[in-house]
Amino acid sequence: MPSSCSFDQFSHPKDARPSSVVEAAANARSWDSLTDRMAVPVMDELEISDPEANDASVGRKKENWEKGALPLPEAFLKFLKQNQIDPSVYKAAQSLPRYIRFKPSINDEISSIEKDIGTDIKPVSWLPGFFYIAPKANIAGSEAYKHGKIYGMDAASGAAVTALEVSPGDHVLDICAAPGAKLCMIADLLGSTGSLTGVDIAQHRLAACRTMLQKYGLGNRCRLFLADGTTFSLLPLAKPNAISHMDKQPENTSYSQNLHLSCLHTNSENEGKKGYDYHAGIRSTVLKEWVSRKTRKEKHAEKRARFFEEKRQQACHLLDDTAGGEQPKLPEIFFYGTESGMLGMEQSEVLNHTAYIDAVYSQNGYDKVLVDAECTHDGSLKHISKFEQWGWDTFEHRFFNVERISSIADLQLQLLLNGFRLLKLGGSLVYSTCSFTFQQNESVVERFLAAQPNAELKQIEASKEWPCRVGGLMHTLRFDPFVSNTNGLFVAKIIKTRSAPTKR
Ligand SMILES: C[S@@+](CC[C@H](N)C(=O)[O-])C[C@H]1O[C@@H](n2cnc3c(N)ncnc32)[C@H](O)[C@@H]1O
Repeated sequence: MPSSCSFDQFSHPKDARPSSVVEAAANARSWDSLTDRMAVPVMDELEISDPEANDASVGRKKENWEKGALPLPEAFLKFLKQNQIDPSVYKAAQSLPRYIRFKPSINDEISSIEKDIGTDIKPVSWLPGFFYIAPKANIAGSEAYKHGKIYGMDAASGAAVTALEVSPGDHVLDICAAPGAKLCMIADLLGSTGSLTGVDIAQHRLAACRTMLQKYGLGNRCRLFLADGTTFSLLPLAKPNAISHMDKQPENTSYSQNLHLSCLHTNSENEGKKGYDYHAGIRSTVLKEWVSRKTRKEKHAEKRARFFEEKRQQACHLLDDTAGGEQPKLPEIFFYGTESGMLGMEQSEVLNHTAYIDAVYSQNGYDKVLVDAECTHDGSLKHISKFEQWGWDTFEHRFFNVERISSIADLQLQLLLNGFRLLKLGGSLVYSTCSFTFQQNESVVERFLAAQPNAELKQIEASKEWPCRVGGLMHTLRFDPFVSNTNGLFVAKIIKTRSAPTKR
């Protein structure tokens, strides 16, 4: 067991399963012991369904495994060593199945899709709605993929979304949404009620997310914001009384906060004042149906509205002595569907819902929040193996520069804290990362719980059937290739309670 991670002190006493991929790897040194320990039938079934598979290919994979086919770069190996992650976990990526989901309406077309992609499609016994296919099956070239009938999505990611227990009618926030696999699954679960708000800080990734929503026809009830998830503050729109609740000015609201609240409204007193022609800015941008191409006039109107909105918010911050320091950048409306509630609203009205008072969110916040946080991606095994072709330099530059690694846990904590702030009382939040490290998972959750007495770790009901390990904190879960036959994923479910729970 890793000493610095000391999983022992946190792990569930009744569960004898090893709680880290480190121990799993140590227990699974040989090919035979690895496949024996798989909780879902993997290699055998997949090799049968894989058109390229035969005894020789199984033998070749065995050989690869034993040889250690993936030459990992020095910096990454150092990182793995520091975090007590056994590098042999990356060899397992070569035999992981591909997981797919279907658009809900087309389950009856499975046999024709099997022909289309040229391989058997089998249901994942522990995760409804998920299927697995041979590791090398090419879905990107298939008609089903081109026509938006199938999505590729790892089963562990599916488990994280399942843990949210999204119900039709929920108002859901996905705070690190791009490129959007989990967002699409949430949209599917919502069906034709509720709302979905996606936030991401990277414009190009959010654009991919928007494309995905449109391709799968899932954007109707969705809105996307280019924004920093650590400061994003917009309430779900479909709460018609959200702003009027603010009029009540929750108890314990300070004088400066009251002033801030007054800034949340379209401020008629300010109309016509020199320099801040709020009204003009607001009126010029009633949101029409979202279209990918905008006219010059529309772009100009949006720019103008953003300018006035920025000024308005700056004015609010000047009044608010609690804001301090650097002001958060304004969220940018990136996409909204016809049923998102935004049509016909003024841009500023949408952005007006910004507040910094916990009581407002507890009352009017989101029912469910997903914080699938930015991380070092070391558990994203298939992705990592691709850097073999793309070049390890890119990998080191993007994910493993010293600055990034040293600040990532703090970023994760801020994302988690803000996600929790936006959650309504009794609502639930799922925190997940695709890192194997203790520092980005259990440690972040521990720091978060220490700062939030009204947060409680919750058991994920469905997980009783899942092939995963318990994490280093009670009720947290870890997916890995050895036990789950998936990529690496840490999942924790947290609920917002009225008062501090007596026991954690
Ligand atoms: C693990 S990925 C999310 C994957 C996504 N949930 C999905 O299922 O496709 C993490 C995302 O967090 C975004 N991110 C990083 N820092 C952020 C921040 N401060 N606020 C919002 N998003 C951020 C990254 O751009 C990246 O798209």
